[in-house]
Amino acid sequence: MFADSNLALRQQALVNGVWVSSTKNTTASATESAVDDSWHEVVNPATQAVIGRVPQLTEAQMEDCISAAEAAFYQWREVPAKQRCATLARWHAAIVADRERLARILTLEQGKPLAEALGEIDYAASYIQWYAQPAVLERSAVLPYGDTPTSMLVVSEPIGVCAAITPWNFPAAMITRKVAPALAAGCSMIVKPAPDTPFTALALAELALEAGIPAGVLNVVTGEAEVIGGTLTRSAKVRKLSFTGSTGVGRYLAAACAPTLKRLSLELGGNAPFIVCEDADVDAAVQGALDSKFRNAGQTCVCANAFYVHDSVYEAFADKLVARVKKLQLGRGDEAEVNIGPLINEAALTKVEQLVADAVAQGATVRCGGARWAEQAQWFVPTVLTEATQDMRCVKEEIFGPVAPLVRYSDEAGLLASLRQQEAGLAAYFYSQQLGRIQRLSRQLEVGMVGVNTGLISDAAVPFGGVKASGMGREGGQQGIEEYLETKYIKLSQ
Ligand SMILES: NC(=O)c1ccc[n+]([C@@H]2O[C@H](COP(=O)([O-])OP(=O)(O)OC[C@H]3O[C@@H](n4cnc5c(N)ncnc54)[C@H](O)[C@@H]3O)[C@@H](O)[C@H]2O)c1
Ligand SMILES: N[C@@H](CC=O)C(=O)O
Repeated sequence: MFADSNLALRQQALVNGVWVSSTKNTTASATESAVDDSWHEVVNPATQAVIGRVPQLTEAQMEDCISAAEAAFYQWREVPAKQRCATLARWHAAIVADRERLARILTLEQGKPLAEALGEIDYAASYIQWYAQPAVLERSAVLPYGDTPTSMLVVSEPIGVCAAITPWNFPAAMITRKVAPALAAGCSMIVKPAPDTPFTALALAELALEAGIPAGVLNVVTGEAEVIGGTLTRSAKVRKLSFTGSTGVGRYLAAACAPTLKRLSLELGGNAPFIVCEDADVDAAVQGALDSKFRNAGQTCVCANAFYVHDSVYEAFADKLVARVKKLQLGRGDEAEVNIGPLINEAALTKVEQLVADAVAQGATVRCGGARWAEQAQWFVPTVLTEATQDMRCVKEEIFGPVAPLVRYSDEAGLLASLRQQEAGLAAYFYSQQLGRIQRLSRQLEVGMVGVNTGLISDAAVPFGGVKASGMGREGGQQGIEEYLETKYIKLSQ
């Protein structure tokens, strides 16, 4: 176990290579005011203790940041790609060398078990490693269609100043999978981390500076969402917004970006079905269910949301899952052997509680869990609900908590038709041993990512993203760099 005071937290924003506080209350009359709203306090979700504070930047500071990022962009784009990639490689090495400290900061502010936090830091670093490969940038072409002596060139160029707005559930990886391709492409970036988890972002930025990423190329800004989001979305200098978060905020930001016609990547909410087919290896499916559902206490966008279990294997799957879920250990993320940390805040806990109450009122059976943990404030006991139906809120909505509703099905075509009615389309999982069924389901599920006989799908080398209300654009893989590039055609004639 570690004490909160062991970790020195960077408590300023990074603007143009300089660590800054807010200029909000710098006038005499403002400093006399009892409430200092120039800071935002961050709490440890495991203890509710304040662990530090970050500045609430003003609109004027944001305007300065955008101008600095624009100036930095025009210099960074001229740095040869190989050199940009070498700088990213140094940042990657610095993160790997400092992974323990970064993971401890992450657990401190986010709550997930330390082993998962270490896994996230490695995962976050892997995006930087992936985009540090110059080959990922290869795009340009000379087309053979012009009359001699003309040449038709198609080149890729960086978009310009980019903004990233990110959530609290993966405070490191959601940032690096935007920043790494942007910087590799030659863009500059302004990151607004979630107010609950700014310290991981600031620690990553500190290492970026040390690795030689020039001033203004990577900026991390903290403050009120409306102030930061408002200046970023209104500014014509910001050419792209990459957002990860809820579908509601994604819709709002997309509308806010419309007047300046920014390029958008939207990684939004999910509601992943996990289907256990009649020919599934049930033990493997139970393991996949645990991996997919209970990681980060269920607070993962690609988490299995509801389980659809064929009638013929329903009881076997339910019994085995309940037996395994009862063994999950609750506790602080920094305690050994802990599998389930706290939920991020009281609102998240209340929502999960309401979803379970709704399911029970509609006839679901609580096979384990079903309530807050009696021992600690912000935990929900891992829960399995049997006889869940598609009318229940916990099946229709993204739960974002450690609750597994099990819906019984017998008609595959009917199930697929009902899943097509879902708004979300991020990920789906199924377990089957039959090639025909595997091909059919893989094609027919309307999602961006499918896990077949696995509950874990993420990797820096593959395109991550959803369809329908789960957003647009892809992060990771060869596709992830496209989000930060524009195509230009040049005709050369003598
Ligand atoms: N598709 C993906 O890749 C992916 C990954 C992680 C999380 N998510 C989704 O994120 C959600 C959980 O994250 P959350 O609760 O932090 O989401 P959220 O939408 O409330 O917040 C995300 C970010 O947006 C900011 N924000 C909120 N209102 C804003 C505004 N008006 N202007 C500018 N910024 C604003 C927040 O401060 C935060 O930084 C879930 O729905 C989850 O599925 C999706
Ligand atoms: N955990 C996700 C991100 C969304 O929460 C991932 O696997 O990248």
